[in-house]
This record gives sequence, structure tokens and C-alpha cells, in this order.
Amino acid sequence: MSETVIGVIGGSGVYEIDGLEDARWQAVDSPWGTPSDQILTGRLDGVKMAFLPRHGRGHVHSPSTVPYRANIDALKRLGVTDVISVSACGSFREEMAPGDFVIVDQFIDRTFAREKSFFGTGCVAHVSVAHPTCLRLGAACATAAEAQGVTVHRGGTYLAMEGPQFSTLAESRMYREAWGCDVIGMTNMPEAKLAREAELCYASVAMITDFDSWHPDHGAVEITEIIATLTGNSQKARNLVAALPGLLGAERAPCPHGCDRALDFAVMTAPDKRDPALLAKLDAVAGRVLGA
Ligand SMILES: CSC[C@H]1O[C@H](OP(=O)(O)O)[C@H](O)[C@@H]1O
Ligand SMILES: Nc1ncnc2[nH]cnc12
Repeated sequence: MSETVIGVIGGSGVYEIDGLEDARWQAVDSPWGTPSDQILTGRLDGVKMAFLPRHGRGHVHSPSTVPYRANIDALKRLGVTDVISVSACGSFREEMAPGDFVIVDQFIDRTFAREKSFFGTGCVAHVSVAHPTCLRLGAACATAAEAQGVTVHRGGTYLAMEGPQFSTLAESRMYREAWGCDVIGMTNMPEAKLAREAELCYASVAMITDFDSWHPDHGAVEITEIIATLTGNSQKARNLVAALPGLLGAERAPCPHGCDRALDFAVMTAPDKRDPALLAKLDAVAGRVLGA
């Protein structure tokens, strides 16, 4: 057994969490750049917590400029074992309405202007993202949300777009009708892929704010509509987070899905060909297998 450390990445509208004991905002240095903001650490019901606002307090970073690698590395450096991503999203399904939460279990990654891996020349690694989220952690998030009366959809495919503009009507229809996506957002990729490389369990709680632009009764997505729904969703998300320590407990067994062992057979580069400078940067993310 090891110690549970819950990391929460707060999305649009979620810039803090409540009730932490010994709460303090701390700067965390990362060789992968400066994280989106300082990280709020503390304890909730005896469980260590770390909260990072994805866009920074005051919403400084756009989806394309969020420092995804620095954020995941910084959480790993703090000892985080389980990451809950909280995000606003649009819905492609009539039955998935604004105010509902979707526990995402699949992604289609259409982002193109972001660094997507910790690995590269001098240390090549290939992890599986066939099942990109942790089902154990997702189930805990679903239980926590349902306990406070939120309508929760367990499972859904999230289309990650580059943004920052919303989709055209043709794109929205294609993602919904031809590609079978359920929700759309701009931030869960490459975040989920990087969490897997860092051997962190990752669950995505997507809070629906709108019907994107496909819905004949709702017209084009408007930021004013999103912000109005976000305000209500944000407190529900904070309540969900507050329930997680009780559900996850202070001690954790190895992940039954193997998230925490994702690098076991992933590194391809021969030991004598590895770049010492890259290995040094990988100390937190891959130290377990690289012996860094
Ligand atoms: C505020 S609408 C668009 C914006 O909101 C979502 O951000 P996050 O996933 O961090 O909640 C969406 O992905 C866009 O970045
Ligand atoms: N319709 C939408 N498209 C992309 N990102 C979103 N975030 C919230 N609503 C969205």
C-alpha cells in the first residue's frame, strides 16, 4: 500500500477548492516549464490534496498555451497519485444536457499545436492509451457526483479540439453524427496522455455547459451561456472534490488497471544511447523505470 495524494486540475470556472486543512499555495519548479499557477496543497479528511487551476487564477492561459507537461510533472513531483480533471464541455447528445456531468472514458485528439509527450530523441517511449482514463477513479468521481444529486453519465467520448474558437456547424455535425462523439472541449488532450506517461491515474469529469452548435433548438454556442452554466457547475464540482477523500481513502493499493505501471515496458531507447540531459528532466515522471 502507498499513500493516496489526490491532484485536481480545475478547468474553466474552477479556480479553487474548499475546506483544505493546512492550505497553502506553493510554487513548484519543473524542468518542463512553469506550471499554470502555484499549486494549492493541504489535507481533506486526512488525505493529501493538490489543486492546480488549469488556466491559472484569473484565467490567463488559453487551451493552446496551457503548460500541460509542466502541470503534470509538477503534480507528480508533489507525490500526486490520482488526478481528477474537471472541465467545461459542449454536448453532442440530446440526453446529455447542460448541468449534467460526463465521466469521460475515451478521447479523439484533434489538437495539433501542443507538446504531447515527455519522451523524444534520446529517450523514446510508447505507452498505451487504448483506455486513457482510470475506471476505478472515474467510478469514485461518478459516485461523488451522484451523491449530491448531479445527473451523471458514466462513459462518453470527448473530442479534444485545438480552439480557441468554437466549432463550425459542419464540424459539430461531423463529430456528432459521423464520429460518434458525446462531448467536446479543448483541454483534456494532451493532458490525459501525459498523465499516462507519468504513471498517474487520470479521470475526467466533463461538466456540460452547452449543446455546441449542432442543436436546432439552441443555435450557436455563446460564451455568455457557457459562463452562466459554469457558475452553477463550479460549486457542484467543488462538492464532488470534497467527497473524494472519503471514497478513495488515505492508503492506496496498486491501480487494478495498471495506470501506475504504464512505463514498465514502454522505453525503447537502449540504456547506452539515452541522452543524460533528457533523463535528468524525466526524473519525476519516469524515475521509477529509468532509475534517475
Ligand atoms: C469557457 S469555454 C471554453 C473553454 O472551457 C473549457 O476549458 P476547461 O476544459 O479547462 O474547463 C474548454 O476546454 C475551453 O478551453
Ligand atoms: N462547445 C464547446 N466546444 C469546445 N469547448 C467547450 N467548452 C465548453 N463548451 C465547449
